[in-house]
Amino acid sequence: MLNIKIIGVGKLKEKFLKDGIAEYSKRLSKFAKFEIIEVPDEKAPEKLSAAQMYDVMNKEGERILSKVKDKEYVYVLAIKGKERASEELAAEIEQLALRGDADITFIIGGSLGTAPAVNARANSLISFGKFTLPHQLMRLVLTEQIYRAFMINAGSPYHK
Ligand SMILES: C[S@@+](CC[C@H](N)C(=O)[O-])C[C@H]1O[C@@H](n2cnc3c(N)ncnc32)[C@H](O)[C@@H]1O
Repeated sequence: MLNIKIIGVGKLKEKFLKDGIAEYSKRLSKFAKFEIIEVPDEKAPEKLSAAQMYDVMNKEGERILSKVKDKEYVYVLAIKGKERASEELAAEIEQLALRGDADITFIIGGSLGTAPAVNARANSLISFGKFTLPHQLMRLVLTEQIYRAFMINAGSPYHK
């Protein structure tokens, strides 16, 4: 079984997000060992200078990277990353499994995005398009897309 991990910043606040993620996590658990790791967000005032923003991203980045092991294949979610179709992500996951990469990690940045050091650790940057999604909602959307990838690979009619 593959080990799929999402690393996100901050605790989920909204019940509807928690419920949605719990549902897809339950479904996913039939296909993979799935876990979500939350690292603390860096408390910061509303208005930040560029240097302060960089500092927040770097601190959150260090926390994220402390949860990533060398053997993990890492996707970092980034608006400017590479877009792919659901079928393409499914095929990538299948290929990773075939070549023995059993540990696949997805990283979602905090409200300011991901630090350069986090992007540098990525094996691949993955974009969900040009829209900016709130990072907590991104967690739900990503969990569904990972579940969808497994359904595609299983030939399930879930994916139309
Ligand atoms: C609110 S966004 C950060 C916005 C920040 N200005 C930036 O450009 O990264 C928080 C996180 O959600 C994820 N995210 C949001 N929208 C995304 C998209 N369209 N594609 C991929 N990741 C996205 C990224 O991991 C990002 O670091």
